[in-house]
Amino acid sequence: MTFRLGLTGSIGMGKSTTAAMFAERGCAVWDADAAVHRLYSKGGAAVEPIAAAFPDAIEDGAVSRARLRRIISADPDALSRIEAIVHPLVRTDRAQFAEAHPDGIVVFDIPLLFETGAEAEMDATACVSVSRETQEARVLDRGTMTRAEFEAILAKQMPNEEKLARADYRIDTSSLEAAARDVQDVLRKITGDP
Ligand SMILES: CC(C)(COP(=O)(O)OP(=O)(O)OC[C@H]1O[C@@H](n2cnc3c(N)ncnc32)[C@H](O)[C@@H]1O)[C@@H](O)C(=O)NCCC(=O)NCCS
Ligand SMILES: Nc1ncnc2c1ncn2[C@@H]1O[C@H](COP(=O)(O)OP(=O)(O)OP(=O)(O)O)[C@@H](O)[C@H]1O
Repeated sequence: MTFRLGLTGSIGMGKSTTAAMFAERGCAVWDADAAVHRLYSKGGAAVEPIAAAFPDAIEDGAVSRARLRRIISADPDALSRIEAIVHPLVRTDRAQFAEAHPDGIVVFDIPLLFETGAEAEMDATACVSVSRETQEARVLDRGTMTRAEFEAILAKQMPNEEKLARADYRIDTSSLEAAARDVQDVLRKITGDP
């Protein structure tokens, strides 16, 4: 038997950290952002189509995320055009992973789970959540994005309250202990263990 759990949450809310907790507890985990990294790397399936649409985005035969961020900041339509190229490739990658993992609880870490309709492929969904202040501090502390870039990504995402309302489970990521407790709770509910 397989159970597909879609894991989502807004930027910097703790998806990757929470996904690692599911992996530690024996779940197979597929990560949409990691799939995009593979697609953007040298020889990856997104390099050619991105190069055709945005020649400036290519550096050393790979898609440069720093360059893409700059392109997106300068051109309001760019992200939608990138998505139109990348999302079908990501879907294929996800389908291949699902086929290769026909048993157990499989977690799909997908930032745009509800926005892209990937939710329909899941047996249940979980959303990570923390306060807006903590979210912003965590993202800016990483030092990879400016506040403007953070705001632009945030504006593209479904508001967190809406995601939480749609999700079957909520995972509090205000601390590692709180998240671990919620992860355990979700697994108990899925397996039906007391
Ligand atoms: C915008 C890009 C260049 C930023 O790259 P960078 O390495 O700085 O950040 P990273 O990829 O880790 O993304 C950080 C977070 O931004 C959010 N995010 C990324 N892409 C999108 C998007 N298209 N819409 C809304 N939020 C997004 C997610 O929460 C993600 O976890 C990159 O995310 C990208 O190319 N996105 C387009 C592809 C896409 O839609 N990816 C989302 C997963 S399918
Ligand atoms: N439960 C938690 N307790 C304390 N800190 C956390 C927790 N979860 C995540 N963090 C911290 O918050 C930051 C963002 O976490 P993470 O990378 O897991 O988020 P994400 O949702 O995957 O981010 P993105 O959407 O940008 O890919 C990291 O610095 C991480 O250490």
